[in-house]
Amino acid sequence: MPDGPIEMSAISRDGHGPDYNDARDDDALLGSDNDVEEASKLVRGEPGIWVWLLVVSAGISGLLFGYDTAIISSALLQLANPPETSPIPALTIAQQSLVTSITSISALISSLGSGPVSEYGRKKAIFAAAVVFILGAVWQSWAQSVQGLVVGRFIVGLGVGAGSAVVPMYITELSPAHLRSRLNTLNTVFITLGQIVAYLIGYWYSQTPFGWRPMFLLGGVPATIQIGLLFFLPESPRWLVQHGYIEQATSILARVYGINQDESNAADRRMLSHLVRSIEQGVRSETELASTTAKWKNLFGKRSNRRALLISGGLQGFQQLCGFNALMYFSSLIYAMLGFESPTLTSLSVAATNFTFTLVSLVLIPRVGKRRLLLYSVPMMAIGLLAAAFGFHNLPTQDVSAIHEEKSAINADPASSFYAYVILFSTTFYVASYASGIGNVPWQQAEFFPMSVRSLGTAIATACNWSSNFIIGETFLGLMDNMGAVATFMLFAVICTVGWAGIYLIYPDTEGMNLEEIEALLSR
Ligand SMILES: O[C@H]1[C@H](O)[C@@H](O)[C@H](O)[C@@H](O)[C@H]1O
Repeated sequence: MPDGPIEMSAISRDGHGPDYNDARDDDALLGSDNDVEEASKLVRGEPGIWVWLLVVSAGISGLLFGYDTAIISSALLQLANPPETSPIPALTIAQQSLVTSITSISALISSLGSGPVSEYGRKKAIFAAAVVFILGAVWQSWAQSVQGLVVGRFIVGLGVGAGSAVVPMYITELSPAHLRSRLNTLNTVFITLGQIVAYLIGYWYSQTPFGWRPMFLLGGVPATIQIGLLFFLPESPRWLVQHGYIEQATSILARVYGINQDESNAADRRMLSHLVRSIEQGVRSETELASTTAKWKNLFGKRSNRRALLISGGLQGFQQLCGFNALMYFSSLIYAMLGFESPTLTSLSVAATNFTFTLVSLVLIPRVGKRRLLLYSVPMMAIGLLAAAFGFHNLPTQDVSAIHEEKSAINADPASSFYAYVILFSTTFYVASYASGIGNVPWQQAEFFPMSVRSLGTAIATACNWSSNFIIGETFLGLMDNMGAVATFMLFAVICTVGWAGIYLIYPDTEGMNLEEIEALLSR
């Protein structure tokens, strides 16, 4: 629920960034009456639990994204040491990398393909992703060969990529402006929750022979529940307006904004028609961009769209290149190398910190604003990384190649080394700072694109995420081997510094604006 009057000023909160104050003058987008004030008061109505339930249902895709990307680390521990009766021989290091990275590749492919699919309806695209998740879960769990596993991981990645592009777009299009950031953050809460569940289930089945089969299969359960829930989920009102279903769109918007249409007063009705009209205006350009070629041209030809792409794609790339998933995927190896007794539990702490601080950002984002939160949290990430590099530098022995062997690289009584704890605490600090800002803000990308190119823009920005995710997954162990841990963590700190400068220069404050106002802001 809103905590106070919704923020209608576009001045950057830290007073330094780009000043978009005059963007608000473009009230024409809200209709001819020019009564933004009145509409904004009405926006403070109670949308009720309904919107939250919708987001929870859609957010199951986020849960699956988190689960399926994290479960692989527990499954690999078993697949690398199979029982004698296993039809699949022990996976080599190269096969382990392939089974892990193929998911990022197919997520990259399907995030790009999700643009055209979501043009047929956001709900249909979420449904398609859920079906793919189930197929992938069953395929992986029945695999009888390495090739079978690779195909299963490929299929599940298609679901991950499509869900990761479409669900945030659906949430963005459905949410009232003052709740949009929070509801989108909820989706990231689901991703991080899925990662914790994956670690716990992985731990639960770790001693069961062929425990990797139920680990993979369980991913199908939330997807099945989601298919049931999808029957109750409305289509995105913006998509409905775009396809001429004005009445349905109006009644969904009424529910979203907590207006009972039967008992509504004149002000309510006016506010609703303002909303529908503003969406119609945004949508009108869509009919002019019927072909895919026209959309591509518009995306790259129009200044505001190029800016939207630069901001969203850049932020998505930075979210991955800052190295967070190196910890997510390989923290048990890192902590084993440092000599901690239960590396799986210490790496569960990465997932738990990530989840907890994503919850913190749920509270912080509407209060502090996304821009300010990023500007504060990214330097903290750099500090955490530098402190970790300092810890690695001072370890008694530094044979990082031991990371592959999952055993301690430190001389006698390793975990009692003060510097092992410095690394544990500084990486935890880094994860907390990551989760408070950059871990979820990039997923709020759909708000930057006008309706005419939203699905295409969102798809490309999401693809930036998955391609960078692939780069980190593929290169991290090699970097640790070749450059050493100190240089690797310092490199991530440098990337954070560059990312911070980029955010400072181009990331606008959009808190509380409606989507059409954001479009006006980027056109200036
Ligand atoms: O927003 C999510 C979240 O931060 C996850 O924990 C991470 O694994 C994903 O790569 C990221 O996209």
